[in-house]
Amino acid sequence: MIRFEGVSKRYRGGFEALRNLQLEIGQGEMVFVTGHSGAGKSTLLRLIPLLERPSQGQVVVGGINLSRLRKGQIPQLRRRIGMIFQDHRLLFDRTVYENVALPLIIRGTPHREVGRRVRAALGKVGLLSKEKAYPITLSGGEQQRVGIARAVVSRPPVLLADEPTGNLDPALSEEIMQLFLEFRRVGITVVIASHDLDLIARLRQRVITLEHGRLIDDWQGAAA
Ligand SMILES: Nc1ncnc2c1ncn2[C@@H]1O[C@H](COP(=O)(O)OP(=O)(O)OP(=O)(O)O)[C@@H](O)[C@H]1O
Repeated sequence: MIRFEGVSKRYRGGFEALRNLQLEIGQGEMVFVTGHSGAGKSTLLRLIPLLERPSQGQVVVGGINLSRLRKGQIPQLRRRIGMIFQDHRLLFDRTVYENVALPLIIRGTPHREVGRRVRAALGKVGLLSKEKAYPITLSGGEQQRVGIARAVVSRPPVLLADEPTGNLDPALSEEIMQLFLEFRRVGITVVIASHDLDLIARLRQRVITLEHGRLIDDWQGAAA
C-alpha cells in the first residue's frame, strides 16, 4: 500500500531528516513510527500525502509513484489519506458537525450524503450526541475524536496520525489507540508517529524505529 524506495529527505539548509529509507507497509497494517525527537517521524508521514517531496528515492502509495504525480493530481491523492494531528486543528467557530462535514463540503458531496456520512463518522468515535456542540466545550480526548471523525469521514484507505495522543492522559490515549485498531480491523492502513513507548508496546503492532533519519529497527508485531 505504501512503499519507500531508497528515500532521503534533505531540508533546505542541508539537514538530512531521512536517510535511504527502505520500507513497505501493506494494506490493513497498523504501524507505529517511533524514535527520538528530530529522528524524522513527521517527515516520514509528510512524504505520504506529498506535503514534502523526497530529495532522493521514491514513495509509492496505492501503486502510484508520487514522483510522477502532477500538481493537479495531488488533491486526488490527499482525498485517499486521512490525517490526524496532535493539536487536531479544529475550527473553533464551527460546530462538531460542521468540522467533520468540511472535507465533504469542500469536494461538493450532495447534502443528504454529507449528513449520512458525518453521522456515521461521529457514531464511530462515540460523539453523535455532540454534533451541535462547539469544540471549545469538549474535553481534549473528545476534541481529538472529532479530529479523527473528520479524517475518516471520506472513508480513506490510509490514515496517518502524528502524535495523536501527545496531549492526552494514559486512559484517553488508550481509547484513541483502540479506535485506530478498529479502523485497522476494517482494512484501513494506519501509520502513527508516537513516542509513547509503553502504550505502543501494549498494542503489539508493528513498530518502526528511526534514529537520526535511519531506520534502525522494524519489529513486525505480535498481534494476529
Ligand atoms: N521544514 C523544515 N525545514 C528544515 N528542517 C526541518 C523541517 N522540518 C523538519 N526539519 C528538521 O528535520 C529533523 C526531523 O524532523 P521531524 O519533524 O521529521 O522529526 P520528528 O521525529 O517528528 O521529531 P519530533 O518528535 O520532535 O516531532 C529535525 O531536526 C527538524 O528540525
